[in-house]
Amino acid sequence: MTRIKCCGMTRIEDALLAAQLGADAIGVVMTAHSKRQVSVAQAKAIVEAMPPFVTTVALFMDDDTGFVQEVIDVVRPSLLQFHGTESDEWCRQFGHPYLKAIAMGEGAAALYQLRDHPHAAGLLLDGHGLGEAGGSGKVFDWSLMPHDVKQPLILAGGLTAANVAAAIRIAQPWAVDVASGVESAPGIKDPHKLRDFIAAVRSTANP
Ligand SMILES: O=C(O)c1ccccc1NCC(=O)[C@H](O)[C@H](O)COP(=O)(O)O
Repeated sequence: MTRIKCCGMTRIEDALLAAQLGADAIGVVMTAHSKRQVSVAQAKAIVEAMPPFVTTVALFMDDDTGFVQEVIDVVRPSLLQFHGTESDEWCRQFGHPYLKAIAMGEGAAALYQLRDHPHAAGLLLDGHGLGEAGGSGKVFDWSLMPHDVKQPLILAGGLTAANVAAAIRIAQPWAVDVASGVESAPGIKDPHKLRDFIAAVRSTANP
């Protein structure tokens, strides 16, 4: 079964709908590099509104140590997700489980980064280029998804209800992650697109 993370939540009602429709995780983007940035107070309200068994993820991109620690202390997310040039050692300093995003914009040449984060709980392969923000809607070549990496791999980048079944069949990821593909505007989720996306994932077999 492929897990589903819906990212870039800015409204409690969108995050609750995603959870009700069967999303396994929701993400709140904390970094100022994003059109979907939420305040610490907004993120806390979204995280606290989530029902049991929904994983909450707080996203950063080359942010200050103090800010990451403040989010851990106040928002209390289940997981962190780092989207910038953060090293394995830097990500580990918080003693909190995290995902590391791998920028796949350069294609096969980007795969070297997979070896650099042995302590990440999972690796999120995203379609954007190195140094670019996520939530870009950019797709990468799904056939590049490796099958010899120990950590769970999360597929992201330009996924929609129309292409996610093909993406799962080709990449066979542990989970898929979507932001812009289920939105009507940055940070505003479209209920129909959310429903169609989650239904498309659930109806696709993934061994
Ligand atoms: O979503 C953002 O605005 C964002 C900004 C900076 C760093 C990461 C960001 N999002 C990361 C995500 O997890 C997205 O869900 C992922 O990049 C997929 O986005 P999309 O291609 O729009 O589905």
